[in-house]
Amino acid sequence: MACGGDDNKLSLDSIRDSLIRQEDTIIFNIIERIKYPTNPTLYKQPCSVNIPDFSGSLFQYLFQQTEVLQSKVGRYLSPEENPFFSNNLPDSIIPPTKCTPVLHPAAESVNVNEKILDVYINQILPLFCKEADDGNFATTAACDIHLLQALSRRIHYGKFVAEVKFRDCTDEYKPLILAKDRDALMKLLTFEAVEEMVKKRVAKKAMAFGQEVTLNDSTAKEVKCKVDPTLVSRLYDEWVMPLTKLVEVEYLLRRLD
Ligand SMILES: O=C(O)C(=O)C[C@]1(C(=O)O)C=C[C@@H](O)C=C1
Repeated sequence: MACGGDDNKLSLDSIRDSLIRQEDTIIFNIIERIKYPTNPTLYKQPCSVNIPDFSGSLFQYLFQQTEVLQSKVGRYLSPEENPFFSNNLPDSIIPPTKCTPVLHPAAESVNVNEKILDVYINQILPLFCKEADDGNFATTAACDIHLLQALSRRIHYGKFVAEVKFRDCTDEYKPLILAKDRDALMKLLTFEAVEEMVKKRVAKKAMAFGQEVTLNDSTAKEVKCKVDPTLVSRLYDEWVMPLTKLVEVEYLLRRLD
């Protein structure tokens, strides 16, 4: 979706297809992360080990260093990717690809990762994981980074959703943007029936992806699921979709700049 060479491809259906595919990544990443307990020591500030010139948590250190490396190889040249620690990221050593941008240039200033990180550590992890420290900090942080990047990509996809909605219904969106009417924009971009389908589908996927696969199907065993499907549905209901809509509103408010 980074390049808009063929504008015919930019439709609400194609963007929703991408959101559906991203659900798989998010659910598999949740299953990986919840193998470990919350591991609160990882997020404690300052961290217990002495890292020269650094005062944050061990998790922040690992994540920032990961982003520095990924930035050097061009991750943040893609409009689908938004850094969590944007201060002092190095330039890419890989040149950008030449393509027509899909999004309005103001899209770059829309970044809700601070909010995502806060709800992830303080609300999502305690909901999904057992409260304990098991000492597997580096592996846990690697799982966190994968999951947070997948959540961030999904939520910031709201920019593409909003762009298509704006292009499809410019006459309806324009006056609300000019009036800076957040509530009316939120109402106009909301499709409750779609949200209900998303919640049901992610619960069904969690049930399917979380199943134990055995070769012996004859013994009727109670189906054990690696992740609680109702929690995945709640994750989407309480955080993923509301934050996606926040991104949509923030993008639309800047769409005529
Ligand atoms: O599909 C859309 O129209 C979206 O804006 C995406 C999304 C979502 O986050 O899944 C958000 C708002 C809508 O109410 C429905 C779904």
